[in-house]
Amino acid sequence: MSAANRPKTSLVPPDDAVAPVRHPEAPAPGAPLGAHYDQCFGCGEGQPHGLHLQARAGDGVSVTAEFTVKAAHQGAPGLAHGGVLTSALDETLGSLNWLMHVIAVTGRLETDFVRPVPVDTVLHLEARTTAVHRRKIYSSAVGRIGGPDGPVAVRADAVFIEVKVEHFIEHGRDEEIQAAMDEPDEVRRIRAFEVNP
Ligand SMILES: CCCCCCCC/C=C\CCCCCCCC(=O)SCCNC(=O)CCNC(=O)[C@H](O)C(C)(C)COP(=O)(O)OP(=O)(O)OC[C@H]1O[C@@H](n2cnc3c(N)ncnc32)[C@H](O)[C@@H]1OP(=O)(O)O
Repeated sequence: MSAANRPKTSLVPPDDAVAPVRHPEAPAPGAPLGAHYDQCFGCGEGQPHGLHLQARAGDGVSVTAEFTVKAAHQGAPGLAHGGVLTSALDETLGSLNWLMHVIAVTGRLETDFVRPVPVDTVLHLEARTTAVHRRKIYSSAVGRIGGPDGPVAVRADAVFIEVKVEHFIEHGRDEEIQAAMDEPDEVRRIRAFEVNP
């Protein structure tokens, strides 16, 4: 079925979906995951315009992260732009795949904006993978304000689709692909994922 015709219900795992499996070499709960790519808008330390999210592993296939809303992230005066909040959710959800040692891209992402999020607010993000069906990975996230147990301001459901490293080599711009390939850490990380148990 083409992407344009795919029904909205595609965020619900099918009946024969299975539980996600945490990779034995995933970082221990509480440990930082580290950036998956230095220039990533969501997590890259070398990206001056980025969100600089630092996800930490949780129990099972779950992560937490904090995102501080800056003045550059405004939509309405003094309030976070919804697209930026969705980016923070996307990044947090995407980092779950690294706990399973799976390379995946966002297929579908649906955000509920529950409360406005003012500039300077720390958004406490929490995400968990709930099910896996073939290449499809079903995950959900919430973002709370006023503390890790504060009220929910945003939440999202997503389906990520597993891809091979060739996805990036085929579609990415040569300049950046070559630079990433010249980065020994990046190559080691990607190669480790290709020998899944
Ligand atoms: C050494 C080399 C250096 C490389 C360095 C690489 C480092 C990078 C590492 C890690 C990167 C992680 C990046 C995280 C960043 C944050 C997350 C993002 O924002 S990702 C960007 C936004 N997303 C996209 O750009 C996807 C664009 N879309 C696509 O490329 C394709 O549509 C893709 C791959 C998603 C699917 O295409 P198909 O041809 O491979 O697969 P089909 O056969 O269509 O689908 C497979 C299954 O998935 C379902 N599916 C596909 N798209 C879906 C959708 N949109 N919603 C729901 N289900 C979907 C289908 O129904 C099918 O399911 P059934 O197996 O039949 O049950």
